[in-house]
This record gives sequence, structure tokens and C-alpha cells, in this order.
Amino acid sequence: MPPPSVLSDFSATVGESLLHVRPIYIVAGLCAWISWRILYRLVLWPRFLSPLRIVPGPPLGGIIAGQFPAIIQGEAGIPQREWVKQHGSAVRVVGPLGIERLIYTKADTLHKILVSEWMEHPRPGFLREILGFVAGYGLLTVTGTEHKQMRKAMNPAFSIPNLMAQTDMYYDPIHNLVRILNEQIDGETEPSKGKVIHMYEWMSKVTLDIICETAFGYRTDSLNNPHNALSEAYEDLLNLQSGKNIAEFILLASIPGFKRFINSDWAYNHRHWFAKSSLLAPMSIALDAMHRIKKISAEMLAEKTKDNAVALSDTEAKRDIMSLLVRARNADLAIKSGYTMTDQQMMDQVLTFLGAGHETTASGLAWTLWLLANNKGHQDELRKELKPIFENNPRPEYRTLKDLTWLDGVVMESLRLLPPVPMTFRQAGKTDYIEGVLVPKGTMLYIPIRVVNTWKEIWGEDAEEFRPLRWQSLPKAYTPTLSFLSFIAGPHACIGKTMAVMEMKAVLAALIANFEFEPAYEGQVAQPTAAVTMKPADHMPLRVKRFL
Ligand code: HEM
Repeated sequence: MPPPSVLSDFSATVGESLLHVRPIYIVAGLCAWISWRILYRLVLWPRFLSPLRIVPGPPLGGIIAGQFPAIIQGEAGIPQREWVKQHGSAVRVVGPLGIERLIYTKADTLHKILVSEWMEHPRPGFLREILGFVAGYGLLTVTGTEHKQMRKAMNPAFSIPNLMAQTDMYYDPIHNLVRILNEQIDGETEPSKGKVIHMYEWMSKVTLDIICETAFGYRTDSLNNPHNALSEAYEDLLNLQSGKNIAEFILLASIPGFKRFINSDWAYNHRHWFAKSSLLAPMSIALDAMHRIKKISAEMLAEKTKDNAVALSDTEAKRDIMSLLVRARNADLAIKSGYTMTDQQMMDQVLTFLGAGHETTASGLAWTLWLLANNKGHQDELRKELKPIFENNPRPEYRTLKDLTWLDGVVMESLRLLPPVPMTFRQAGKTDYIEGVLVPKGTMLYIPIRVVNTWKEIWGEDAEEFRPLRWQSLPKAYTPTLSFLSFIAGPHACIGKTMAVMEMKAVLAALIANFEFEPAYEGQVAQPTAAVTMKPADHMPLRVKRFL
């Protein structure tokens, strides 16, 4: 046995050399592992190993970007519609970084994903991050049991009797809008020729004023105030919507800890640093806009909580949605029932109503005006139906508006053809067979709202045409929940659907009764943005004339 001194000399030498060698091995090992992961993710999995290879679809595309360029350069939902036409009702598309997504259009499959097994197919993390940042971590982002409880607490506020009672609240903003458009036209040198007006901007203001009134009992009056703080903040935020910015956001959101970082005071206080990098500049604008929106939302909520603190038995209490939620929470707290929303959750709901209920309805209205401007015959028929009603009563109530044939057909047809939310995503929460193919846990499922809404197998050969009267005799293949997906289906279906449709009807009815709409110039084409919501990129200029 060698003496201990020799042993210690030996181990010291080995240790020393290991100390020198180990970092190289570690770095080399790390490099090899990263290279292997990259090779596996980008090449081996999508091209040779994935069980989804048997699902038909377009070519895989470039190794890094896949079909992503086609997706973001095309109109939202249109490349997917072409792929379904070419490859059938189940399509596999490889997106960026080798990530596969499946598109299913058959009612049975959509029922499984959205309705019967909705808990096993949650919204994917990246979508929850985007929605949570701009629309609060409320109903739009919670999943499973928490979602069930929150939705149960909120459903009564969206009941039909409550919405009926709210309809009259729409009319002050609507009448403001009609007056402003009249003034704008009268300000022209030749008022009879009308005026080209960016209608999306006005739809955004009127829907902001209506949602603030009906959801919070809060008067924003952005229609009369061009520099309204809330409306300017949303404008800044919504102008960031582009395929490129969303892709960058998804990339950043995949970094662990991103949610905490982006919602921290530090990120807001240092936002000017991000403005210096072209990649992070949109983040700086978004942080600034969200800070302003959160500040105003907190004020609205504080006013509500103060208002309703003593209102448990007050029959004259306000009927806006937030008042109902605050009163319901107070009642739950009083009887110590199981589930009550925390202050933070209430705050998130304020952001959710603003984020989910404002721009979607504005885009829906703008697209409806676009379709009518390009279909004069349908516009005339609608006006014929509306004129006598408005001559009788300038504030028609819920029941009157609900049952009008042309008004209903035009709104539903517009939401079908140009849905403000053209697609959404789910993720396979477990490995399971869908349409006979083993779909690995984690696979992205593209919910093809615009594709299904215009699928010829359901809607017939004229599926892509604007024909409002089709809602009077729906095709045989139509199923109420899964043929028209604009508000999707199942437990995550839009809670504001009835409210949105009623609001669109009230605004549109008043506009069509008072004005005529035409394209702003010859050859004008629609310019939908390809992002989370589909708004007109050009803010929809239309020629607006008084209807006398
Ligand atoms: C034309 C207008 C609207 C359209 C097209 C629309 C569409 C949608 C869609 C497609 C979803 C499902 C998103 C997903 O699961 O990924 C959704 C969810 C939701 N919408 Fe709407 N929406 C509209 C108006 C509104 C309004 C006015 C409100 C409320 C004031 C609202 C509140 C919500 C909420 C809270 C959710 C989440 C529901 C849940 O997960 O339980 N929406 N909406």
C-alpha cells in the first residue's frame, strides 16, 4: 500500500486535473445534449417519429419555422381553411420549432375536445399567458375546478333577465354616436356626398362606453372625449396586435418565470430599457398601456366595492355586472358559503370584461358594416325592417330587437363569416386516441372557428357568401353548438355571447336606421389582422351618408 502522502499527492493531482477537465466535459456534454434536443425536436420527431405523421396535411415547411410563415402572412384562419379543403377534416400542421398542431372540423371530435372532455383539453399555457396579461388572470385563464366555481359565481350576472334590464343602458352611448356622425357629415362642404369615416375607431369607442356602463356602471364617455385615458390605453395595446408581435410574445412567455416578471413593478419601472431593443419595444408599450388600464380598473372596482358595501337588501341597487358580482360576494361572505372570489380575482374580472368584451364586439360591428357596405340590397332590406321601429321608439327594448328577421340574420351571418375571434387553441392533457390516431399529451389543438363557420360540408356551396336569410332555414348538417363556433362551445364558451349579440343589434340598428354605408373607394378590400382577435388593420374607412 503506498504511503498516505503519496496517495494524497495522487488524488490532489487527479482532482486538480479533473478540475481542469470537468468544465470542458460539462460544456461539451451540455452542447451535445442541446444539439441532440434540437435535432430531435426539429428533425427526428416531426419527420420520423411522431405518431401524428399519418394525419394528412401540408408539407412540413422549413426546419425551424415549419408552416409558420404561411400562417402569419395569410389572413387569420384562411391558410387553415385551404388545408382543410385540400386534406380533409383532420389536418396536421407543423409550426415553428417543430411544434405540431392538429386541426379538427368534425362535430363529434370538437364535442369531445370542447364539451365532453373539456377538462382534459385545457387552454395551452402560452394562450393563458397572453390572455392573462391583457385581460386579467380571470375566467379566461383559469382551468378545471377553479374555472367551474368561478363560472358558477358569474353566470347569474349574465342571465337573460339581467341583460334585458340592461338594454336601455346602451342607448346613451348609441345616441351620442349617431349625433357625432351627423355632425361630422354636416361639417363637410357637400354633406349630401357623406364623409369617409374610420368606422372601427367609432365602434371601439361606442363599445367601450357601453361595456363600462353595463359591466361597471361607470361613465367613460370616450365618444365625446378624444383623449379618454382608457380608450387611448386600449388603442395603444390593440395597435400592437400583429402575427409577429404575438409570435415574439409566445417566445418570451416560454421563458420560465416570465409571468411573474411581466407582472412585476420592476418590469414596469424599467420598461424604457426594453424600448431600446426592437424585439422588446412592443413589450414596453404593452407594459405602459396595461399599467394605465389596471389603474382605471382598480378605481372602478374600488367605487363598486364602496357602493355595494351596504347594499345587500337594496332592491334599487345597480344592475351592472360588477355590482351584481360584488353583492353576490358580500352575500357569500355573510353566509360563509364555500366559494368566494378574492379581491385580486374581482380585479381580474374587471380586466377580463374590458379585454374580452370591448374589442371583440367593436370588430364584429366593423365587419358587419363592411359586409353591408358591399351588399347594398341587404342593407336596404335591413333598413326597411328597422325604420318603422325607430320611428316609433328610439330606444327599442330587448324583445323588439331580438326577434327581427333581417337584423338577426345580418348579425349572425357577419359573426359567421368574419368572426372577431377567428381561432383559439386547446392542448391534449393526456395521451389519447382522437379519430383513431394516438395523440401524444401536450399536442396543440387548433380550434378552427373561421374554418368550421364556412365549411361547405355544413353550410353548402355558398358557405363563403354573405346571405343573412340562410338563418331562416338552416342547412340539415347544422348543429346548434358545433356548426357556428364564433363563441365556441362547452363550459368555456363565451359568457358574454347574448350580451354581445344584443349590443351589436342595438348599435347596428341605430346606425342603419340613420345612415347609409358604402366602400370608401373603388377596389377597397378587407384587411383583417392575423392575431388573437381579427380587427380591421386599416380601421375600416367607409363612406357614411345621412339616410333621409
Ligand atoms: C362579438 C363579441 C364576442 C366574441 C366573438 C367573443 C368570443 C369568445 C370566444 C371565442 C371565447 C372562447 C375563447 C377560448 O376559449 O379560447 C370567449 C370567451 C369569453 N368571453 Fe367572449 N366574445 C365576445 C364578447 C364578449 C363579451 C361582451 C364578454 C363580457 C362582457 C365576453 C366575455 C368572455 C369571457 C369571460 C370568456 C371566457 C369564458 C370561459 O372560459 O368560461 N365576451 N369569447
